[in-house]
Amino acid sequence: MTKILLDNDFSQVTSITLNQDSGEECFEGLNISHAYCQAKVSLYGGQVLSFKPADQKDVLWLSNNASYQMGKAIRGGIPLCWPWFGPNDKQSQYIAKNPDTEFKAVNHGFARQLPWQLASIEADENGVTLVLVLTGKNQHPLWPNAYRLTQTLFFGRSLKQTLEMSNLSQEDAQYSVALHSYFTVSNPSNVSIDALTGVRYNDKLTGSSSIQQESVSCVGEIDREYHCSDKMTVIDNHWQRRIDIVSSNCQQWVLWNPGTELANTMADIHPQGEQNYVCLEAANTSWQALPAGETVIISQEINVTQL
Ligand SMILES: O=P(O)(O)OC[C@H]1O[C@H](O)[C@H](O)[C@@H](O)[C@@H]1O
Repeated sequence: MTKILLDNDFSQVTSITLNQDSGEECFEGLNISHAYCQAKVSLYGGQVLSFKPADQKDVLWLSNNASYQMGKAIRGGIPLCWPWFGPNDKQSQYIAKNPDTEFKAVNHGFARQLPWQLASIEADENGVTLVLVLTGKNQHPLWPNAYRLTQTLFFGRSLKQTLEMSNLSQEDAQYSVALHSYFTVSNPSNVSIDALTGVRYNDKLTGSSSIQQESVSCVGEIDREYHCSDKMTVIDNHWQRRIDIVSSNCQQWVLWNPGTELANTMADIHPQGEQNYVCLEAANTSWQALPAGETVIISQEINVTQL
């Protein structure tokens, strides 16, 4: 069922059901249409699923086999990894102190697996701005603090994404985070990301740390945290387009693709789907302070141009 939420001279925003025919739980989404772009957002996860500037292919990859189920993350778009990135390394310590508790720290935290609220929609000649909010407390034994996340999404010629993380509790907290963008590419073998050359990285597959000597290859399985916050440019030499990504208040870029062997074991990646994206994630991969009563903001802006 669709419902028009905004219809003015510049834009139309409709509420849609994301996975009507799947037989799974139905999730509410938003369809955004503006002279400069088309976009789609899932309220579950507060997740951008699609951003297609006028006359461009979609900037974001979304799996045809993505799962739309509570307790699972949607594969593709820009999942928000929060309040931790990756597996939570505080879990074993917690269990050692509390041997009777049974829980699992889901990979990449809980924000991508909860329904967000739409707080506002505005549109003008430059684009559409959505504000999405997620609040909670005692959400997880490893992150009991009361919190509010405010995500502001601007869809225009570019996509601007801002995440405000507020600790509403009396206790200091720590967070890690990633804006886990799946960028659509013609094939990882056609991609170059020269800004990573010369940057120190941790290779999560080997556990080693090194400096990127030559131009990085995105072919095959790759999972690295690059320690830099410079502007990134993903060049697709076949599609002749560049994706520029500028982040703020993020100390790393994470580069990930599972490669074919691993992707074939992942039910929510359609066959050969891993051949059509690279993830380049604006992130803070190690614990950062989020003091009681304070708000920390990170952001990224994504721009696409034809070469
Ligand atoms: O499967 P997910 O939980 O969505 O994680 C997908 C990937 O996300 C990041 O890029 C991590 O660096 C990878 O280690 C992880 O495999």
